[in-house]
Amino acid sequence: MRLDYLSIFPGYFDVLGISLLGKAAVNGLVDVYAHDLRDWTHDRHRTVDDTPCGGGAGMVMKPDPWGEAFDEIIGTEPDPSVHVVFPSPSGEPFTQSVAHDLSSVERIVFCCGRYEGIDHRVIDYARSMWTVHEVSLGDYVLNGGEVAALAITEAVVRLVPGFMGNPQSLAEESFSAGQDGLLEYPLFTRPVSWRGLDVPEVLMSGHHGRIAKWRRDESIRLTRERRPDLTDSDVSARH
Ligand SMILES: Nc1cc(-c2ccc3ccn(Cc4ccc(CN5CCCCC5)cc4)c3c2)n[nH]1
Repeated sequence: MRLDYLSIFPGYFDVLGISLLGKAAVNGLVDVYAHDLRDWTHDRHRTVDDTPCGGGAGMVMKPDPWGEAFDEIIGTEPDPSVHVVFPSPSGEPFTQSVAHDLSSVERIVFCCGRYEGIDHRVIDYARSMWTVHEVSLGDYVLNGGEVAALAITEAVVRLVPGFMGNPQSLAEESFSAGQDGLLEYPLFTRPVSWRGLDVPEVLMSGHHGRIAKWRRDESIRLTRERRPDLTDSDVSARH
């Protein structure tokens, strides 16, 4: 898998050389390339923004540098196998399902906007050439797309076959099919007693059936309390 990042702050992506992702890069599972959008400007100030047509606060990113960067980094021929991700507050929700879809893609280009956003023609052009995902991380506003791109990267790369040491842990995660879309149950490890707080006895019983029931009951309780939106009617009936 090849990952490209286009940003005026490419340094954000130095962190991808660390930890698990660094290992994946070493194993050749993932190749990571960060690019400074200003490398495709031609004026002395390396300008990437301008005032919004129609007025309004803030600045908008000019389309020209993006187009020239696309030409050099991706190419000038349409290729639907290239997935281009635009993090955006007005994007579709980024979910585990989208992460799964992206984890089998060979090439992803992250376009990280700043200011108030990117000239919309950049996204329209990208849609005419590649497979585009305009995605939101959640209902809050970041200052740019970089942090979102890092979060999306981590959610996607950890699903790439051969990346995670223990694929079983992926199967039991929240938001994945394995848990029926319920939240994860509480986790415990040794010591059994810690500052007057004990591990639930059932987990020390060695009785796997009871442990499985306790965990499911806890997942259902937590989901009902914290995420009623995840418990649609037949799910709650089933539990
Ligand atoms: N899930 C999530 C993703 C992002 C995200 C992603 C990418 C960019 C690029 C720039 N910003 C900053 C920004 C964008 C929009 C506004 C508001 N908006 C501006 C235009 C007129 C109406 C109001 C404020 C600041 C970004 C923010 N935030 N949260």
